[in-house]
Amino acid sequence: MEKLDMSTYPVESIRNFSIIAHVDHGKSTLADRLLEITGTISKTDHNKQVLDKLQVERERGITVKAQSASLFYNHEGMNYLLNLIDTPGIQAQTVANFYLAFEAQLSIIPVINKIDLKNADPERVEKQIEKLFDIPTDECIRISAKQGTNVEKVLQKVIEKIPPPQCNTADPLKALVFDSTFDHYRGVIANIALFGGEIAKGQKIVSAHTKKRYEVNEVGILTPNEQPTHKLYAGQVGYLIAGMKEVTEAQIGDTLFLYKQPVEPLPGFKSAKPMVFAGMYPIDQTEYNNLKSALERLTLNDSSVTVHRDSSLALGAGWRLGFLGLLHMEVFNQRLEQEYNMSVILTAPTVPYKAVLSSAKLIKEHGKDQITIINPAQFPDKFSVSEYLEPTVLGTIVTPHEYIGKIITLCQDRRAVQKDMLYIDENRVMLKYLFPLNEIVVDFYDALKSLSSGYASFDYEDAGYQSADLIKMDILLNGNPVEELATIIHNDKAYAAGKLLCERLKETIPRQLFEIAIQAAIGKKIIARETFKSGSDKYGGDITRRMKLLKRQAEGKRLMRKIGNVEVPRDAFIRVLKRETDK
Ligand SMILES: Nc1nc2c(ncn2[C@@H]2O[C@H](COP(=O)(O)OP(=O)(O)OP(=O)(O)O)[C@@H](O)[C@H]2O)c(=O)[nH]1
Repeated sequence: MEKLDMSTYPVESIRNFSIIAHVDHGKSTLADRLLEITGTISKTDHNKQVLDKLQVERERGITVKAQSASLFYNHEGMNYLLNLIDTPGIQAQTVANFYLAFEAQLSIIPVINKIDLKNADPERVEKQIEKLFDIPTDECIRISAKQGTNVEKVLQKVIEKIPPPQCNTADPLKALVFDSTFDHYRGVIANIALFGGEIAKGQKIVSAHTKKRYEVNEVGILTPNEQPTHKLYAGQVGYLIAGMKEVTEAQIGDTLFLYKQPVEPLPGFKSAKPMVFAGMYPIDQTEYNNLKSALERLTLNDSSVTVHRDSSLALGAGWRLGFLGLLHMEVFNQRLEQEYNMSVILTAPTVPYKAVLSSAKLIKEHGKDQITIINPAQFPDKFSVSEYLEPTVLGTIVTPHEYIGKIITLCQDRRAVQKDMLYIDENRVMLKYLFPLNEIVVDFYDALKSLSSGYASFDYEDAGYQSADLIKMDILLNGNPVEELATIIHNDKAYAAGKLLCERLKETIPRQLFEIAIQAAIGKKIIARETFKSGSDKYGGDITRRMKLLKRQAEGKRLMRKIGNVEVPRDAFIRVLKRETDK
């Protein structure tokens, strides 16, 4: 492939930008249009949403992973290099991100999409934006990413409003690793942004993080596929391949510099805070090492996942993983299956609770009097604790006013406390609620969408911890605890949740040859019970059918988990846990 000469793009001609929006608001579509306009992809290219690359992204239509692309654009006789970072859309945090960008004094270009829709009402949206964010109505650009209307204006505004990066090619090389991927043939591909100097094949570089030395094999830009260039210069964004073999060698946030010209490392990134934790175990312990390497590769690709080794009597050696949210967890699991052919056991998700310890023994054991609990198995009982704390978030809901009643009931049901209520125009209301995080992680968004016919939007940000009356609830099958389903839960919700889980399990596990008691318990106290009658009469007299079923059952054994003497399908737990979403 012909190498590009990037020296014709000095810092003054460079603009770096990203698109921030809620899931489904059209980021990927807009990104595709921008690629088309700038000739980066052809209009006839039927491969829609070029920036969404993963199979899971295509199937679900959501962007999991940030992808970058460099766009070449000529405006009023000047050649510009516009670097687009397509941000992941799996978090409902547009409003929070707006304030972060605002505080960091980044330029913000408000864009209203989908104006081609029949019921689009851009005037009203502009007024809302003015009311909520203090952005004058005439600053908004009204576009249709789908039809391409006014998309070019977005590029022009990017050039006008965003200042070029502040750095210099004459300085020593300073490259920030902002993402990295693993390629089976070429090893680690690090995505880099140059904050100074230049980089080319043959140079000897050092990682500030690992202190390891490398020789650069290839550099290039992302269009969004890798396109080799002779060099990369200060202000430019691209990729580098330098014989890094281990995934741990290209840490996101690391600084790369020339061996002969050491520099002060860049501050790196504040790592994203996991909101949901779950245990992950191989179905079969002989798969442990394969799963370990799959996890390493996938987390290199998705650095917002945290991984701690963990083990359980029932499930063997495994990990405790932290995710940004439940959708993130599901998508990660799906990627393990699709990209690495790995099936795993996932335990019930839990949020990071805290306990203020009162027991001198425990305080000594932990070396501190406050601990974070990300695993129900480590839940200290109430006699050794002076207070439990649960994480909260400040949620912002914007809804047409006819749904207010139902939404307020939903929020109250989720133990939320109203903080604000504001009419942003004659028929739209903004509600702010303080939610316990665990009340929204599983299915709040779906519940909100379904009771508002899809019209209410939801956004949340971290709001610290509050005191909570928590207990640990176990689920038992014939007296044996099901480790996957142990949960930490608010006392007020335990009875209802226990009953629901037992009912669900009863629907999910196959009939066995003996009676099964399905129970929910707090300590030794049983709070709910379902009895599952023996199923010896299920197949009637049809002996061939019975034989066939037994054979299928034998084949399915690998997919079963034995708890005491009860066989449970591996996926039963996930099905049980997804509450309203699959009703
Ligand atoms: N009518 C109309 N539909 C649009 C427009 N832009 C995007 N869409 C549609 O809206 C849906 C979501 O678009 P995406 O581009 O996938 O949205 P996204 O913001 O990237 O979503 P995530 O990847 O989940 O963050 C798709 O069905 C698009 O076809 C538009 O201007 N008009």
